[in-house]
Amino acid sequence: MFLDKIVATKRKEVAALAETFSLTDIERQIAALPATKGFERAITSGRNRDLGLIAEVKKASPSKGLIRPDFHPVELASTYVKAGADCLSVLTDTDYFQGSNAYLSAVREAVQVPLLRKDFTIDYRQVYEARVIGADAVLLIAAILSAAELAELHDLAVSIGLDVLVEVHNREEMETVLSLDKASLVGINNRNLKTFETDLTTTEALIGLVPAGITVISESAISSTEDIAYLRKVGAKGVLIGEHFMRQPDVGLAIEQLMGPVRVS
Ligand SMILES: O=C(O)c1ccccc1NCC(=O)[C@H](O)[C@H](O)COP(=O)(O)O
Repeated sequence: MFLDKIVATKRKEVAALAETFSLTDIERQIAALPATKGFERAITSGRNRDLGLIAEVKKASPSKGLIRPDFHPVELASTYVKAGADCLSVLTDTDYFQGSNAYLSAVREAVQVPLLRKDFTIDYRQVYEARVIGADAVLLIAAILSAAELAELHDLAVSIGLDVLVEVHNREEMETVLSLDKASLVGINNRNLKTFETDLTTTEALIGLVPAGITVISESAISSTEDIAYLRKVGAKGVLIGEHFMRQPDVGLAIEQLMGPVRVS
């Protein structure tokens, strides 16, 4: 299964990271960093639109291969922000998404909105690394973590100032996440990461399980104004969109066409 292959790669990456990782050094580096920029707060602020937007910087994917050959992450990120993206998601996985930690750090230098490090986090060292490379939030995917690992990594992330987007795809994962009573930001992924199949009704099927007070983001396979209207109607507070924008020549225009104009204050 493909997800197992990705996790196996992450285990190798973590082993390599462990060779040079020093908790003392990394804590010193983090102490010198500016505070993180509230990721969840930015999505729920309604500053730009009534539905929050996390726009993804994504060159390639396991399901689609190369999506954007002409890929300039900083330029894309700046255009996203000008068009009213509340937050950005930056793929840092190299092997499967052609992403990079360096892309995230470069984007950090260029824009002020909060950044999600989009990767497959399985180890505490990756959480520290996310903070040091410039992320404001990390993704924790319920499909690849035990409940105990989810809880431990969530606590660690929060303790070093990171917000956490906890991602689920089915009822079982949602129930595990809710039983931990830690997540305030839950992403419902419309893509089954094991089969790559996408279905927007996944959001509708799971959102009813979520208690009030938890922000729900709908992720993946969102590409039309009808999709946006549907996800707004079923109660999503935000959307995470990558491929649709990456396939458009002008990603700023693509945001306006899909999400509508930004709020005039
Ligand atoms: O995008 C994939 O093919 C993929 C395959 C396996 C695991 C994760 C994958 N994508 C990560 C994501 O969740 C998406 O990048 C994100 O939700 C945006 O989705 P989209 O708008 O469909 O690019």
